[in-house]
Amino acid sequence: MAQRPAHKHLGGKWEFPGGKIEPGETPEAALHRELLEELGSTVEILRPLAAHTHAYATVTVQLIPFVVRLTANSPAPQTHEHAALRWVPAGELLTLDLPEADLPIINDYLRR
Ligand SMILES: Nc1nc2c([nH]c(=O)n2[C@@H]2O[C@H](COP(=O)(O)OP(=O)(O)OP(=O)(O)O)[C@@H](O)[C@H]2O)c(=O)[nH]1
Repeated sequence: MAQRPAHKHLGGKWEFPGGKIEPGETPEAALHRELLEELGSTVEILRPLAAHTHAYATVTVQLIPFVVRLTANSPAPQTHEHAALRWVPAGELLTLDLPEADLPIINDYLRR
């Protein structure tokens, strides 16, 4: 999990690394690009989870989540853009200060 910088929307909350899809990009390609930019890491996509849309007061987001694992030769994740990074056991995810949009995704993941 990755902690958003304090000055940003949802500052200080613990999010899934990722980011916005660019025009013409697939969700999978956007994920690979964002994880390289944000963490310096390469991953293998294992499976998608259901997408969820959430309306915050100022912005509405659609999150398109994937379960991934680091490739065997990936550099360990580094904080290129976040305040901090943590590996969190699945059973502890809901104890973090999370963006509201992430709750259904974590609940889907924990059900499987
Ligand atoms: N990456 C990521 N974004 C999330 C999560 N949950 C959530 O609500 N979001 C929201 O989805 C959007 C993701 O876009 P982003 O990561 O490219 O945007 P950002 O605000 O960090 O940066 P930017 O707009 O300055 O480029 C943000 O509005 C972010 O607050 C999450 O778990 N991971």
